Amino acid sequence: MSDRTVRILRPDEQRGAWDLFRAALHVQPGTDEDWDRVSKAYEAERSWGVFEPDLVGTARSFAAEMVVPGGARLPLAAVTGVGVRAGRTRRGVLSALQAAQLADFAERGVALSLLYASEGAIYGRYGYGVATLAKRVVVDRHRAQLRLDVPAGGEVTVLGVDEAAPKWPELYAATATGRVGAMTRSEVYWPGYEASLRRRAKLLQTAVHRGPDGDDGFLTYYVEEDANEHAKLNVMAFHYANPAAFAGLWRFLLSVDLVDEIVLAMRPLDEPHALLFADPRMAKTESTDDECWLRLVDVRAALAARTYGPAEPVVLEVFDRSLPGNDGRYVVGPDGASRTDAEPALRLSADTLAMLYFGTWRASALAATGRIEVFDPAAPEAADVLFGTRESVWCGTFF
Ligand SMILES: CC(=O)SCCNC(=O)CCNC(=O)[C@H](O)C(C)(C)COP(=O)(O)OP(=O)(O)OC[C@H]1O[C@@H](n2cnc3c(N)ncnc32)[C@H](O)[C@@H]1OP(=O)(O)O
Repeated sequence: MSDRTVRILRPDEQRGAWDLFRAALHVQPGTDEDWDRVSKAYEAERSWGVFEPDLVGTARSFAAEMVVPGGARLPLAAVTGVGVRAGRTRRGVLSALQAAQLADFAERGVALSLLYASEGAIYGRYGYGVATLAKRVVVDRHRAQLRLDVPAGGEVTVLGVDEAAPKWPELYAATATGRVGAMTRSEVYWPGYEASLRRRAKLLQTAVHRGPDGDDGFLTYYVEEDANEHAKLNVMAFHYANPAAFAGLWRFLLSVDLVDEIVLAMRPLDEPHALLFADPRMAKTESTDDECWLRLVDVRAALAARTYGPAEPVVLEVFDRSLPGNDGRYVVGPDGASRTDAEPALRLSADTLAMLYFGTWRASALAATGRIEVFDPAAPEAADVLFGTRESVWCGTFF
């Protein structure tokens, strides 16, 4: 389209972009009070608009770091606020935004980008793949009994949102950033997070767990009743630095009065809720869904930064339609990863590489379903071991 312009939004255009995004999600325009908080997340030079000549589409990102297998932290762009005005969809507006945003990330030296997708069919074409999964867990509070050998845990103190919100950044940094897949949350993240929780809950509470070395876990929650007076306690955040804090916070959850059911959304697949209860069926996994969509913006840097399991090295041939600078061959082995000219054993696209990167999907499963082309029949099994991780990779930061 000839009269289309894709550019960074001016500060006075950002609120309109926010409203456009909300309208794309069928949500009414935000209040001035919400915008006061959310506007802090609109970082200069990271919010894009498509104009025809009025604003028809938008996307933004903010900077963070992400822990990759082995513990290194890579620069990450967290992509959010993607929306195209109704009536102007399916004309390439998102594709134009993606092209501009990805080129900008590459120029900034960002290694990874990450998003939560509203629908599963949108982002694969731009090199994003489902890289982490999460489960929804529901516990019947009246019937669930902790096993006698579950750790006792420490003291739990409950704070209201005004008192708790200023403490969240420190609590998060102390309890949540060690896990593979975790991302840092800078000061631009918190105001929007707070605004979204305040919007959702009438009474938002934060329970802080204190162990022998100080605060080592916290969760935020609210309780809502349905039309049948069935009360659900919804856990919005749940982070802990050790098993005693995990157990202590669960003891607290079970002790909250006037609650029928405890619901935890988006939890790590290997989090052992069922093992806490005398009857493990008390913790029901209601669903497993994609959590984060990852994109390796700089394939060489991303592959080189993580560690690998003990197996024969494998040569991958990567093709990347959106960032062709990533095209090429990479040898991946227990000693690291680098570019190579050697013959490839496996050939895969950028989105499939993103699915493989955290070990959430096995190379042999990706090959069996046609996502990886196999030249060496021994390579998928070797890649299973190389990319496998000890624990389920989980991000836990919704944006
Ligand atoms: C990270 C986040 O913020 S997630 C939130 C994303 N936003 C939303 O879901 C809000 C509602 N939806 C929208 O605003 C828009 O429909 C968007 C952003 C999803 C897509 O924008 P569009 O401008 O319509 O996308 P565009 O025209 O560039 O489409 C590019 C391709 O993706 C396909 N596509 C786009 N959206 C979808 C979809 N929802 N489902 C399936 N395919 C899709 C198009 O068909 C097209 O395919 P092609 O290249 O084979 O022709």
